[in-house]
Amino acid sequence: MNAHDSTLHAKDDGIAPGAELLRVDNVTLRFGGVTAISDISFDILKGEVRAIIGPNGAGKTSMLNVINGFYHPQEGTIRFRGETRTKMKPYEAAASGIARTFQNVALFTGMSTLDNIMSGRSLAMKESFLKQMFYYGPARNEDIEHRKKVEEIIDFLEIAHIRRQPVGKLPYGLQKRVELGRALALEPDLLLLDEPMAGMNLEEKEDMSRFIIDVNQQFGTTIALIEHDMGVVMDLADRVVVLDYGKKIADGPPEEVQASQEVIDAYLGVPY
Ligand SMILES: Nc1ncnc2c1ncn2[C@@H]1O[C@H](COP(=O)(O)OP(=O)(O)OP(=O)(O)O)[C@@H](O)[C@H]1O
Repeated sequence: MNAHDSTLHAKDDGIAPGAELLRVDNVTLRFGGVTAISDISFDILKGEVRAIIGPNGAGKTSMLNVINGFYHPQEGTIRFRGETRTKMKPYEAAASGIARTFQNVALFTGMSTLDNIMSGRSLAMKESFLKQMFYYGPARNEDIEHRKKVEEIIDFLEIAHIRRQPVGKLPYGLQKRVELGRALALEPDLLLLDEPMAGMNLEEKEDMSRFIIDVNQQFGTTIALIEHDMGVVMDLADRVVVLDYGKKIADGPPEEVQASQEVIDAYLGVPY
């Protein structure tokens, strides 16, 4: 499928490419005595690929969890599409166009590829997901419309051959791709990817990189991703924010960040 055939795209929310889509302002998040995130501010611009990097325990996943409403910071605010919020539930974040994937695959392992991706559309549906699954009453017509979108995602991700297979039996790389499909089913404006290439071999990484670039360029979806592979970060990211012990230590284009002595000392070890 090429870009012109696709009906999948981020919502037209009136925000111009390159303008602020999301802003994190002075966010601090504590778990008891542990400060996971300490007074962090950064923005994500419409249409960009923004990487979040840093050593283990730096606060990267916690940051995604704050952005999608899973954690509520003790201090600071999140502004999304110009609206400031201190508290938002994950389903509200999803309904407003923020989708995410997880560090460890979080799919319904007994369900097929098709049903897993369909489940990602449940927020876009008026009728409940369970009714959709069993074709109950008025859900039937709505189901057909949503099925079309899901079929487009399946074509786009080149997973038609595994559409009926239970995802628990699929190789890890394909499970990660199905998980991406489920997030795309929301037609998000902002897609949060937590280590989308973790545990993948080189070929699987190359495939995933290509899909991420295509989602960004064809659908206009803004992407924030956590990634440890610096080669991937250099290839994909427009800008990189670097965390260390919950603090932001660098923020800028990949070339600039990788040359920063503080980043080399804290994370990269040797100049990349
Ligand atoms: N639910 C929680 N309860 C208590 N402490 C937590 C919780 N979640 C995270 N932490 C702590 O917050 C800090 C940041 O963790 P986080 O998982 O955000 O780091 P990370 O950069 O994503 O690490 P990794 O690369 O290993 O995934 C760590 O010290 C971690 O132990």
